[in-house]
Amino acid sequence: MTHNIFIDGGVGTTGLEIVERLSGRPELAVITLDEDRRKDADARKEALNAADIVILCLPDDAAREAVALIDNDRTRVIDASTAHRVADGWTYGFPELEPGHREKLAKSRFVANPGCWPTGFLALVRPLVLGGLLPADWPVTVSGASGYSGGGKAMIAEFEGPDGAPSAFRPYGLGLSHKHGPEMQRYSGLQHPPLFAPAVANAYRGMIVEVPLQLRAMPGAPTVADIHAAISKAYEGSAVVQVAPLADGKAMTQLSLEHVGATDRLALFIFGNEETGQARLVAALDNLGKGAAGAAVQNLNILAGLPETAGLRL
Ligand SMILES: NC(=O)C1=CN([C@@H]2O[C@H](COP(=O)(O)OP(=O)(O)OC[C@H]3O[C@@H](n4cnc5c(N)ncnc54)[C@H](OP(=O)(O)O)[C@@H]3O)[C@@H](O)[C@H]2O)C=CC1
Ligand SMILES: CC(=O)N[C@@H](CCC(=O)OP(=O)(O)O)C(=O)O
Repeated sequence: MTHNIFIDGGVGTTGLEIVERLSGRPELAVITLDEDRRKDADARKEALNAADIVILCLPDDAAREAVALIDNDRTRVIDASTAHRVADGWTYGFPELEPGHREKLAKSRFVANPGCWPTGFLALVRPLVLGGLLPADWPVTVSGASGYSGGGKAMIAEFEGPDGAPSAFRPYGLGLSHKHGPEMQRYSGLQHPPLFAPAVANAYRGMIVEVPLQLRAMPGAPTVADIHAAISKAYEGSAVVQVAPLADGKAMTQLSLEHVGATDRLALFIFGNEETGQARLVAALDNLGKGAAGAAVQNLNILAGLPETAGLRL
């Protein structure tokens, strides 16, 4: 069986990465629009309705418009934008979220691909909340750095413009109301919004997401080993998410933004000091990989009933 796929926004930063991952797959037929028709509503409507599965790689408003252009009850949607991540009727596209979630996704018609930051955050925090190690009302902080391609074509143009990069390292989201806050809170199971302190670095791609924990102050004072065991168990057997052995973390003194390179892997580390009762939970990923295109292709495979990692860079 051939699945007809349309990528709306297919020449944008995320769209192009998805196109690369879908090439050479005979089970998929990708519908494309010429450059002069790719923003034409009639042409998009035709393509959206001809597809079995569409992937939206658009700004939020255009993604909402694309969904409204679908007038059949068959086309399934994977939206890479922020528009539907906490919307009713949409399933959050993080198959690793909790046991049974992958099966729920497989049956869904509307799937919201996660944001890149929430991908790292949820991978670290969700198993701890589910396992009762992190109380749902705990005040959680998350920080990190992203490559500038996370801001799409506009930020790429800013960093690669004639005047050179505007900054080597630029904290942002200083109003403490980043658009990823709602999905981080909802899908972690936390009762309060995590304090989110993101930054963008002068590197095209790559991402480090960090959750520091003062274990000694937490109820039951879990050990670093307890935290590591809970997170490791959550991703046992995963081809995409890998948890570094505790001993590897102990031997490391640094971790770079480029750790996973241009792949769809999500690497998790638990660094800690049992004496001080402190831990740094760190996710390393590619914002364009598991943070965007890799996740979209993984979800496409799940929806189409194909091998989950087909086309992924692992
Ligand atoms: N970059 C990243 O790391 C991540 C991005 N995302 C999300 O994915 C989505 C796409 O992001 P990204 O690829 O970075 O953005 P880009 O700005 O690089 O690409 C967006 C594309 O959408 C096109 N577009 C805009 N409006 C329309 C329209 N009305 N009809 C058809 N095409 C349109 C743009 O056209 P034109 O080329 O003419 O500008 C562009 O090609 C966004 O919602 C973003 O938030 C999610 C996770 C990570
Ligand atoms: C560096 C940078 O600006 N990154 C983007 C996040 C990219 C991403 O995850 O995409 P969504 O916009 O679809 O959520 C930001 O923080 O807004």
